[in-house]
Amino acid sequence: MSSPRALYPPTSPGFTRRRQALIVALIAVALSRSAAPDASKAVLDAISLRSWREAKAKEREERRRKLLETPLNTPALERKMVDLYIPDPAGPSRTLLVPHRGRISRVRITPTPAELYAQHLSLFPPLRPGEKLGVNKRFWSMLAAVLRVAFPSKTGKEALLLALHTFFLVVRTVLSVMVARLDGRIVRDLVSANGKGFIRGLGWWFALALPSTYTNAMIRFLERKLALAFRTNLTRYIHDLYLNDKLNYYKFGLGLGAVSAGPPTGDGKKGGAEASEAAAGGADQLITTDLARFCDALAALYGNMGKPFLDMVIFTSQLAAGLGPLGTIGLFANYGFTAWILRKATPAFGKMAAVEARLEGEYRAGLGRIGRDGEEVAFYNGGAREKAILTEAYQKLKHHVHAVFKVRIPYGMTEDFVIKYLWSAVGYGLMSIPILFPAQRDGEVRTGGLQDEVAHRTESYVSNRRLLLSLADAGGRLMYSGKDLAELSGYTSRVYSLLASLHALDNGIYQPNPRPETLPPQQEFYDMAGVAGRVILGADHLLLKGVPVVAPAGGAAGAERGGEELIRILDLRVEKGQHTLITGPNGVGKTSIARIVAQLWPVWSGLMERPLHGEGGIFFLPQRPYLSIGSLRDQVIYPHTYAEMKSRGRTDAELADILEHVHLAYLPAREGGWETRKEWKDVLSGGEKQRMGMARLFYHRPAYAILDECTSAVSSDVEGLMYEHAKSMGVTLVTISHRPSLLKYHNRHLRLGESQTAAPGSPLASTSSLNLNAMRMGMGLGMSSALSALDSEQQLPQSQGWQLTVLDDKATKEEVLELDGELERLERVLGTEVGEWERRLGEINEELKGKK
Ligand SMILES: Nc1ncnc2c1ncn2[C@@H]1O[C@H](COP(=O)(O)OP(=O)(O)OP(=O)(O)O)[C@@H](O)[C@H]1O
Repeated sequence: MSSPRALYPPTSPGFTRRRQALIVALIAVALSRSAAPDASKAVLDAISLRSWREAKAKEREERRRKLLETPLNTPALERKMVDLYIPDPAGPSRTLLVPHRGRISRVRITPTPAELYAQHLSLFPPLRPGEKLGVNKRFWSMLAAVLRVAFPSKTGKEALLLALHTFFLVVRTVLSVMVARLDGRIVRDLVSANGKGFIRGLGWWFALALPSTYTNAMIRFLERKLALAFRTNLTRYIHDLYLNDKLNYYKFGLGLGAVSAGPPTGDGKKGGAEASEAAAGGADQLITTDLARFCDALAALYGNMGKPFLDMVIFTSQLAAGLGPLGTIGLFANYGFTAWILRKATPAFGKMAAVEARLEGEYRAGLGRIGRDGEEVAFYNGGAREKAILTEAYQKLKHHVHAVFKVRIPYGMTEDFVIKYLWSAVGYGLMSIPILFPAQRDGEVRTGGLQDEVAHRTESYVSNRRLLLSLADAGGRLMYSGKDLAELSGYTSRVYSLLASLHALDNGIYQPNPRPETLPPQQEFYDMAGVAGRVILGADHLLLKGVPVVAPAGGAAGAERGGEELIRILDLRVEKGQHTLITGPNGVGKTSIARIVAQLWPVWSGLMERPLHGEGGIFFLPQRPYLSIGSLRDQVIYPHTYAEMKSRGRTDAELADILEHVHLAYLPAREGGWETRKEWKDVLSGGEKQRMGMARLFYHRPAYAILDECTSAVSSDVEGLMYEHAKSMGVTLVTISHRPSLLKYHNRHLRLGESQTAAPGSPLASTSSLNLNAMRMGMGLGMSSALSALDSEQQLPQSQGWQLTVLDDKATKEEVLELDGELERLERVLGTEVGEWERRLGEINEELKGKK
């Protein structure tokens, strides 16, 4: 046992003088630090104290004003924020401009190299369906994989933080032992009425308090810093993988990245979450809350496990010297017994944490939806309905959390009983051994009287008691960390599933699914693992050759079922100047073609060739206009930044000219200039938003543009002007629309839903539409008579559900236009009145039958 005398260094006069000198030096340093440089300057400049105070007050006021300024209402910041980031001309790095406390901080971001993702791919095999998760072998391998990202280098910043953290943990344990020993000395001096020793002991007590409190504060600080460092590393890694040019964010949203199909096999009992549980939920919840929780739990776990473990080792070794071999054996028997009981009593905390995270995500998604679509909900007066949906999500979460609390009652009781009471009882028993059986002690020979003996027993008792209490505390924390570990396993499985999904999406890896038995033999099974089409980017035309239009099905159930075929095979080639209008009934697959061309959906078979994105290439304008966060200028140039715009030599004057062409020239003046930042989706009207989309098209000057119903809310005259302007710029239009009036800006017409093979009961299978479609085909083939079209119905080639017509002369176009309008009217009439006529016919037949 280390001698407690070591705590009492000799107090010679020289030592006291040195100490005084040290204190004076410390005070001098503190005073010099507290005096601001401005103060000394003020004194030096011989300015009066009053004016110095006034200057200080002004400075404080200025600082306060700056702190109150937020990035959105400070003109100076708005001007600076025109550049969201500045690309590095020499490499892929960017310098982000981040508003922080009234200033702009520059943060250099280097993208995660593609080689690193390639190296990590094998670390993240996807979760298998129904895979059991908990504190098991799989958990350790998942944690190791995630740690490769969170803790990328053994010599990096995280390693330094960890080393410092470990250092302070050791210091705390050493200080705890010193405090326990000092405690015994103080009580001993008190019992033996040694006033001087008692006062000295108190002095040391305070001397130890200072480093102890500093150590505790540093441990907490370093733990949080470590958690933040983990989170930063993981967040950057995930951002780079989630938002890359493979469109993983879109595919993940579709549910394609979720854990593969397969019925859940879990019994819901102890043993951990299931793979499906770990994979459920939106990316926002996974990347924000779940990731933060994982990092906090991971950083805390090191302290929560490492420190008590160290404590237990050191305290046990300290105690073992005082308790003798029998006591030490008893101590270890106690540990073993405790671990066994708590193992039996621990519920599936990992699964509970994963389920809670999923339910939190669902609740959060509900709130997000209302925030996003508030106007639509308000128009429908759907508040009550949304409230019911939200309340249900919250109730589910509440019930789960409540159930977790309930499960924790017996566990908490067992834990408390074992750690607080059982351990204390064992401690008393062990402490009594050296006192009741002095022969077991370490051979120390006591030469003093009875009082000295009592004093020493008291010292030994108090020291050992404190060590045992600390030991119980360490044991308790170690046991708690067992629960923390279980919870960490839940968070780990969620973060891992996100990373594994993103890696799989990034590399197009999907687990093959068996063909469903219920699928008719003639029907294709579209499994994501069976995507085999070829894609060539960079062509100067647009080509779809033998490509099926299939909507991929997301989620585990969707993967099992396979994608939904919308068009069996599509052949379409668009060369420069071949403006193509795509029409067809709702839901037939018009937008789906655009999705395939934009590579949002896979090319299951066949060949797709298209130009690259951007200037001189291809540009997509989606059905729903999207307005980004940023300035008015950012809306026109999206997704470019101002820096990119300038680097291409584009100017605000050019943007003003573009706005002129979409009839939005008034916007900069109305909104207060190009730099104005607003929530644009709420500021602009439906038509204005769509015109802004066309402005983007004019800004990006592509060779091909796929326009998906992007002018449906724009008046026909302005729409026409915009189409003409696009064509005059040399843009080849591929327009998806229901408006026959747009035909005049195109020279080819692709009609979808011209199918005789539509499944019974599908929206394409009404008799009236079959005949009308045949009439349309007739027109497309240049036949002027609808009747001859009806006659030719039988001779049509085996339809794939589409028909491409070349409208090469003006007369044909006008004829088609006219007949199209008429057919639309007929369709309307047939749609609304045929049912009524059929009903009346039935009635007449019934009446006639009755009369016969
Ligand atoms: N992510 C998806 N997963 C599965 N099915 C989808 C998905 N997106 C769309 N679909 C389905 O694919 C079909 C075609 O959709 P698409 O958006 O291409 O229709 P559309 O012809 O453009 O219709 P509209 O004229 O109404 O815009 C629809 O039945 C739709 O429900």
